[in-house]
Order: sequence, then structure tokens, then C-alpha cells
Amino acid sequence: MKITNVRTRVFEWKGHTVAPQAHFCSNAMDELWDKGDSMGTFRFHGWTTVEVETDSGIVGLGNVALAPRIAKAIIDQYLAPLVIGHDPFDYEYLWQRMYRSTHAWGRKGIGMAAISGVDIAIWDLMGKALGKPVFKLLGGRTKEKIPCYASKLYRNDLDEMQREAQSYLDQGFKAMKMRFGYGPKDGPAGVRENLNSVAAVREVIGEDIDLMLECYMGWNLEYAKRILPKLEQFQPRWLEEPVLADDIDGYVELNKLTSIPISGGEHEFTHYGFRQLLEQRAVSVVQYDTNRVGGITAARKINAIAESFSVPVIPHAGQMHNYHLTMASMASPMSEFFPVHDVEIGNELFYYLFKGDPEPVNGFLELDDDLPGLGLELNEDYFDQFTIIE
Ligand SMILES: O=C(O)C(=O)C[C@@H](O)CO
Ligand SMILES: [Mg+2]
Repeated sequence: MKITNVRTRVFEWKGHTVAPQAHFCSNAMDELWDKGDSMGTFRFHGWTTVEVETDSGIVGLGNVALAPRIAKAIIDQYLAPLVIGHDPFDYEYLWQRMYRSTHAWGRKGIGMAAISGVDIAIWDLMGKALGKPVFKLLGGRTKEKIPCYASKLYRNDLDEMQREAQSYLDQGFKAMKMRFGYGPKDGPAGVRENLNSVAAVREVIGEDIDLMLECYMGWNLEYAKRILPKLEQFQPRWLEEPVLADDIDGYVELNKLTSIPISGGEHEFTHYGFRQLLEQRAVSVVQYDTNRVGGITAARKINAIAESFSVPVIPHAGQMHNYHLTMASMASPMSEFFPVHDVEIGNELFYYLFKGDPEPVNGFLELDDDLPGLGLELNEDYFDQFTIIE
């Protein structure tokens, strides 16, 4: 089998989008003197699809969620020529070929995200060629079904957050993640708002439901050191991305500071990046996203490294490119699940672009032993809601 073509398309959402609101989600832009919608640069309203075609007629489907038009250009101009004419089953060689040839500029960030999209398509292709789901190529079924946590609860009026939390309980979820709306610039009043929102959600869900807290890089080390002891009373399962991804020393200090596990990794890249985080004990939960970190080829290596450190891997975002790795790894106890809803941040755009992602039942996701590849196809029902760039 030989790769004959790599087709990339950018899908830019033009359908209904929920208007942003203030203090929706703390984020890396908050500390800047800036007006307006600080979360604006972290909206994913475009997505790149990657279709790797072969001389056998089988096509593998991958995706990239960051900087879609740039990812497309990188794949079209640099990566496609490196894989065309090769056997997709030589996936390690092809990954190294893409990684090494773009090493000057692509080892992290959008270069590695583009490599991820091609790699995911190659794994989908291999599964389809063998008639096996990708997780069967990675180590097989380690779980009857995958526990997942509901991930939304963006900062809102407290009664609205309580209503939303209750809805996840009613759906049978045993874990959920909420977002903070305030950070260093909001001072003591913002600390109080943050604590009140956690108290409100904990009041609804009680002590026997896991609660995760998301900062999305919106705090700094000094602020996090002040607020973390105040959060211990709520016994969160983890506190996520308190500081910028490059502040690894900050992660190390916070991860030692209190009993609250610090999680991160959705903005880290390759097994080299995670070796550094794990060796320094920077995170207590690894959260790469397979469509950023280096695809399935890199993610499976990170799973092995994390397993040797006894650090759980709970990938960012759910979605099939992550679910298959979680199913196949004893290092991965659960998955993130973005509830299906109107387009806001854009994490939920996946459901409008692809068909095949499983719906959770009572907080569990199931994968099919007999569905080859990743089990996804493009959702043509919504094509008219996108501007499509070939
Ligand atoms: O789901 C996460 O972990 C994210 O970081 C999503 C991002 O949009 C902030 O909520
Ligand atoms: Mg996150």
C-alpha cells in the first residue's frame, strides 16, 4: 500500500455562535491591559481535516484544531510531499521524517499540530486496512467502557452553574470540570467570586462527585499560591493549567504546594516535552491532545512514559483521536467529554464536523470492537454551516 495524496480542507463555522460574555473563562490574555473579549483568541471556530489517500482506495481521516489555515499550508507545502509514495504502515519512519525535516520550526506549536493531523489520518488508515479499530493496534481493550467527565461549566451566574451541574448529575456523570472566571487582575473580590463559584457547584454535586477546576493559563504563580490553600476545602480532583505552559518551574512549585493535584499538558508537545514535565514532577495529571501533541505515534509514547511515573493520562478534549488511546492504555483512567451544545468556544465544533463520536451513557463511553479505524466520517449534514477552503 502506498500513500498517493493528502487532501486538506479548512472548515470555518458560519453558523450560530453563542455570544461571548465577560469572565467566561480565565485565560492567558487576562493579565494584559486589554479591552473586550479576552477569550477571543482561544475560540476554535475553524478546523482542518486531513484525508490521506492510498493506491488501495482506503482513505484515512485526521484533524487539526489549531490555526487551521496555517496547519493546512504546512501540510500542503511541507508534510504531504514527505509522506506521499510511502507505506502508511511505516508510521514511525514517516513521523520521524515529518518531525526531523521541520525541526527548525515545527517541533512545537502549529508545526507539531500539523504533523498530528497527518499522523492521526495514517492510524485511521491502518485500522481501516486491517479491519480493526485503532485501539486494537495500540494495545487493545483495557476497559469494558471509558469513564468520562462532563466538561463545560464556564463561569456564569451561580444559579445557572448549579442548574448546569445538576443536569450532568441527572445524566449520570460522576465527574465534571468547571471554569474560573477571575484572576490576578480581579483582586480579592475576584478570589471571592472564584471561591463562591466552586462552593456553589460543590453544594449541588456533594462530596461523592469528582470536581475538576480549570484556570486555562489565566493565573500566575503568586496568585495561585494564594488561592490554592483556600481551594483545598473543596477537594478538587485537580487544578488545571494555573500558569502559562512555559512556566514549568511554576508548575513544579504548585504541584508540591498543597494536596491539590496540578494538571496540564494540552499546550505541550511531543514525548520530549512530557518527559521534561514528568521528570520534574510538574504535573500530577497528563493532558495532551492527540491532534496537537504529535498524533497517535507520539501520544502512545507519552502514555508509556507516564505509566512508568504512575501519573495518569486524561487527554484534553475527548474525541476519537483521544478515546482510542485511553481505551488502549492502563495509564488512562478516564476521558474528557465536551457536552454537545451550541457553538461557543468551539471545542464542541467537532460534533458538527464529524459523525461517529460516541455519546456517553451514565458517564461512560463505549468503543466498538468491530468498527475499523477511528470510526469517524465527515458530517455532510452541516457542510452548509461551514465555509470550506480546499
Ligand atoms: O477542556 C479543556 O481542558 C480546555 O482547556 C478547553 C478550553 O476551551 C478552556 O475551557
Ligand atoms: Mg484545559
